[in-house]
Amino acid sequence: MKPPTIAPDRLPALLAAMPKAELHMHIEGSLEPEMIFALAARNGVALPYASVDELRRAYAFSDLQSFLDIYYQGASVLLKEEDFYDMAQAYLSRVAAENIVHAEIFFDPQTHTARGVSMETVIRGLSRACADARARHGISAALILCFLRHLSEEEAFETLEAALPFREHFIGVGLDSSEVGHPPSKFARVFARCRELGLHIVAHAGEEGPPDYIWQALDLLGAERIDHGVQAVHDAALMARLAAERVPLTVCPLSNQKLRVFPDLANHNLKSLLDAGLCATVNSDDPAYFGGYVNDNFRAVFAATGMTARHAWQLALNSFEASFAPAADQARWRDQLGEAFERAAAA
Ligand SMILES: Nc1ncnc2[nH]cnc12
Ligand SMILES: [Zn+2]
Repeated sequence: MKPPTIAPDRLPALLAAMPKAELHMHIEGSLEPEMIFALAARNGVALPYASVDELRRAYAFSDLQSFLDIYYQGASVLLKEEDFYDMAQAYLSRVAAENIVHAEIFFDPQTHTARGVSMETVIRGLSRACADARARHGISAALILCFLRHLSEEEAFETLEAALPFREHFIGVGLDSSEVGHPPSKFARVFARCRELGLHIVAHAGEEGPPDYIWQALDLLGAERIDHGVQAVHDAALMARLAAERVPLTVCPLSNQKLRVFPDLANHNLKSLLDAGLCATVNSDDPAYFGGYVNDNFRAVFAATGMTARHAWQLALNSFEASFAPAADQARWRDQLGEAFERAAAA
């Protein structure tokens, strides 16, 4: 199906109104400064910031590591099952109102187990929020457990073991945290075990790291999706493979801007990735830290790069195709997308 013609002045409203899936967001990155302070007070955790404003002013990042240092500090207020529930509930109710129909949510258990929080506390809180969001808002949500790549493969194995009693609560595994110096090859054996267990496989690669890390994620980890992947444009053979195999890239424009992966959004390569036939999608990564949720990402990158309604159509379709959701759900969302475009064309 081809999208109906949309007047350019209708495009911003359509970007917000169209159904879409979010496939790359870290739930700990949805902790707004206000919630960090509220949870710190509730749990008696001391913060090195005097106020919400002072914390927000610290969100000036020069690269991925400068962000991660603050992000892990923010997560230190999460202690009880209720905290994990409240965080995920806040994210899901917010994005349901942004017409996200499906979310695949990353979580970083090692950030919490290292502080003495049990795997059960983390997973039960998040999973209950996902179930409640489906009942309350009609949004489907699933969890993806991420291994921290700055830690060892042995620690990743221990994390997997600790999570297996809760296997039915997560659909896959990913790889995140400090990329450069921690190639996918470091985790080949633990991902082989995850594949044996029937888990879906994704990995951050080519955010700041080289195209070789994307090859490794595909060939050594068996990644079904690449998170970020924007450095692929520097390798023509890799671009050809990603296009031919329709390996999805979960791109995060505002994150890339804030972490200075691109000098500004006008120079972001999302449009080139789409025009080269790649299955790129738009996502928020860590919305509380990078200046916006999914609709903010769509609005900003469209305004800066001059993409059109045809790109919006493709991005929404890609988000469904790239998801791990059942084919029947994807077909329903495609129908809803067609209806949203028809309404925008008639307006
Ligand atoms: N953008 C990102 N890259 C790697 N690890 C992350 N953890 C949270 N956000 C991340
Ligand atoms: Zn990420």
